[in-house]
Amino acid sequence: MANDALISTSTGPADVAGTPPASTSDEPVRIGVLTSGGDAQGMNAAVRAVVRTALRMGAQPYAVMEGWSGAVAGGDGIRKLEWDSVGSILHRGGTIIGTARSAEFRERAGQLAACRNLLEHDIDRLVVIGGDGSLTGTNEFRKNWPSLVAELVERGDITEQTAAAHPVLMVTGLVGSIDNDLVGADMTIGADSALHRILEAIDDISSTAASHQRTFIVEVMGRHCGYLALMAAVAGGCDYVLVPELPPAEGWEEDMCRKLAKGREAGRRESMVIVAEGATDRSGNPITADDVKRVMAERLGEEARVTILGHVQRGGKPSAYDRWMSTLLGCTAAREVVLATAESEPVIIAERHNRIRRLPMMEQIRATRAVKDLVAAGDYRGAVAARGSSFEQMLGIFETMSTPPELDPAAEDTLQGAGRARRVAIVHAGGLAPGMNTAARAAVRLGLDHGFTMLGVYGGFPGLLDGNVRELSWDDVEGWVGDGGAELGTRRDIPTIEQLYALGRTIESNQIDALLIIGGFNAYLAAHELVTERDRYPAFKIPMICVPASIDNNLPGSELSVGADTALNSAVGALDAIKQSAAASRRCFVAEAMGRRCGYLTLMSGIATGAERVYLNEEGLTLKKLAQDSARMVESFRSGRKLYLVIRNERASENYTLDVLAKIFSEESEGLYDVRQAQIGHLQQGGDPTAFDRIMATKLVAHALDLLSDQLDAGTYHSSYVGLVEGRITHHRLEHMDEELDLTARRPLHQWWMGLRDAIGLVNKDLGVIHPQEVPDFGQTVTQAASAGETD
Ligand SMILES: Nc1ncnc2c1ncn2[C@@H]1O[C@H](COP(=O)(O)OP(=O)(O)OP(=O)(O)O)[C@@H](O)[C@H]1O
Ligand SMILES: O=P(O)(O)OC[C@H]1O[C@](O)(CO)[C@@H](O)[C@@H]1O
Ligand SMILES: [Mg+2]
Repeated sequence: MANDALISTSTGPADVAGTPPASTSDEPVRIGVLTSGGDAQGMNAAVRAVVRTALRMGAQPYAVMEGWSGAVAGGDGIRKLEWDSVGSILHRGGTIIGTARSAEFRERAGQLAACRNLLEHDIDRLVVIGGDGSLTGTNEFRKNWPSLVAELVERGDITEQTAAAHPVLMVTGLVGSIDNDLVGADMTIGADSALHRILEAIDDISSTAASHQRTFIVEVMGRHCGYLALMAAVAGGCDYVLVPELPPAEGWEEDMCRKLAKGREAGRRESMVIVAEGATDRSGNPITADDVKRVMAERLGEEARVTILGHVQRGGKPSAYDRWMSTLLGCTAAREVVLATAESEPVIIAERHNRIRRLPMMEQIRATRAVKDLVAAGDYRGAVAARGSSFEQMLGIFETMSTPPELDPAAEDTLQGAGRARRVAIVHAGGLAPGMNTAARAAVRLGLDHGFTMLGVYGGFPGLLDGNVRELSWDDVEGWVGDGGAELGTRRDIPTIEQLYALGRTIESNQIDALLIIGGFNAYLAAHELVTERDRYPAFKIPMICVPASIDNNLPGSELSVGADTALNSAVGALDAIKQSAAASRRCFVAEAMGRRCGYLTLMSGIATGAERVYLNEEGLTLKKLAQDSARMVESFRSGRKLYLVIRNERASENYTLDVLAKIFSEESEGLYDVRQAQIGHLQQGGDPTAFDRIMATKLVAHALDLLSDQLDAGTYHSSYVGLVEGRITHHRLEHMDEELDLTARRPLHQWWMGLRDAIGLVNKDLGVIHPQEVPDFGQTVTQAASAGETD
């Protein structure tokens, strides 16, 4: 339900100081923002960013309440918004401006009323946040607009002058839907949070299921899209999944039961089947969780339990990603709609390949809607491809990881006869990162599928030196998928020159044919050292692949590292609590985030929690800047502010420490507010890995093992580090690692996320009004409709 308390209905001028540059003659440009269709966590962040960016540009935002219903109803259904109307909503689920599915808006009469009501406020620019249906409706409305305007003139409802001033409707779309079903976008607003909810539930169910050695069937949302189901199945370590895009072939019941039974034989104490709510068989008959339960009772004589997660998935706080990404999407959409002209083609602003893009609205909607038709026509390959290459790849990875290996003694004999299976050792190094266990588990299961013998090195490189190496079987890693920490242990130690000979000997004595090194900066340095010393120590002439795992997100060759998303969510959770603690006072909080000399956690947690200032090591900190910020802070409290959040990266400055900053701000406070400090600390390193980190760990490890396999087959020993760059999984040669790095600051020379730095200031009131052209453009234009298969 919409939160009336937060919505001002005043008609006064925008309360950002200065002359509004986004204006036609004397009047500021007016834009409407609405949320429509099923709500999604992160819609509030998007609304807040649209409203505040609009105000910063001197435009006047209005809320269209309860989806299109507000436009159809008019009156209180369209309300002027001020800066504070959208205060303190970043962390809230749902949408404060309400959402609905309006049947009236589908009819011409409804649209006529909506047109009249919007024109009453001179609104002909809209940001619509919703699913494919809402955006389809938006386009219909946009196409009908000229004829609706003409009809309103004919009926005498509006003047010729009003009609002439608003000949077209300019629209920009944001995709808000937990289903993640927009072709061309990698993530829609709410999908990440929904996965958080699902994973929490699956992790919880696992423990009771294992205690009773039970099977659980969990139904997740997704009417036409299996994204939530598939990703939850991978990230939850489940056994079987049913998705709408790939209905199971006839005989699936037998197949499923055999697989579950095999899992139990291989040591699993529980089984978990995930069913997307839109799952069907190949004739289009729904397969429900109860159907699966019945099959299990009939064929296995087992009484499975069913849990339907339902709307829990759409509830709760938005994840860190759904806050920072939705903020950037909202800023970009506001800029887009304010700068739009009558000739502009409508676009959707969406995340794709880890960048914000402008996608042609109608083509993407058409491609999205076509997926259902592909399924109906039996073109499952096309339907799966429409969901993107990552979806397709994950189906394969899931199948491999959830299928226990065949215990075929004959095969083992053959291997013995032919020599022996290749032995791949997994080692962690560097600081602990949540997701290390997920990565190690994926490595064991996928490695066994490659035919390797998988070895776990306990205790990082010192453990390897001591020969602390043990073979790992399929069920040894059972239960590792969602546990924080690192079962194998991790150490920061990099082998010293004196240790290299001994290290070479242990590699030889353990017959290690390849190394999979999962870890942070020191892991990369260690691997680089071994590669460089190959001429002196031939034992290192084996393929070595590094997988990025570090909460700092400071590794080369990857825009994100495993663990950073978990740490960010932990930081955001802590900052939420810190902000809440200050709610009843007038207070400045100076918080400190981890990351060493990399500002990723600081900046992203700042965007996700609405911090007023962030201090990064990358930018440094001067007394002049502190004096300016301090003066702005005082000014801000003087004009009524209650809370000011500053986040400092732990290495932002050697001398302006957390304590010094707090003292400076306190000293300058003029008694208007008090200052508190908080070090978020190691809770950023703890916690169970998020769905995103589990999925990324799995994907990267799969790629790393493919590379190792190629090397071993070819008898070569190229070594590299894998990563995610602009949405694609890539690898780079370890020999060239230095070229990408600032070795003193221990971070990559180029950090993509620094381009998002301006988002902090943009939604910050005390920086005044700017011209729309000066608003940073976070988006990149995609001219051609993004075809589905390209999506990653
Ligand atoms: N063809 C259309 N013409 C006019 N309005 C439409 C049209 N399609 C959808 N709408 C409007 O958008 C609203 C939401 O559409 P829908 O129920 O399909 O949800 P959605 O936006 O796809 O979100 P989700 O699927 O995530 O729930 C509809 O109730 C209706 O008001
Ligand atoms: O909230 P309602 O109207 O029951 O809609 C539920 C549907 O909305 C979604 O959450 C989003 O499209 C679907 O996954 C689900 O089927
Ligand atoms: Mg929809």
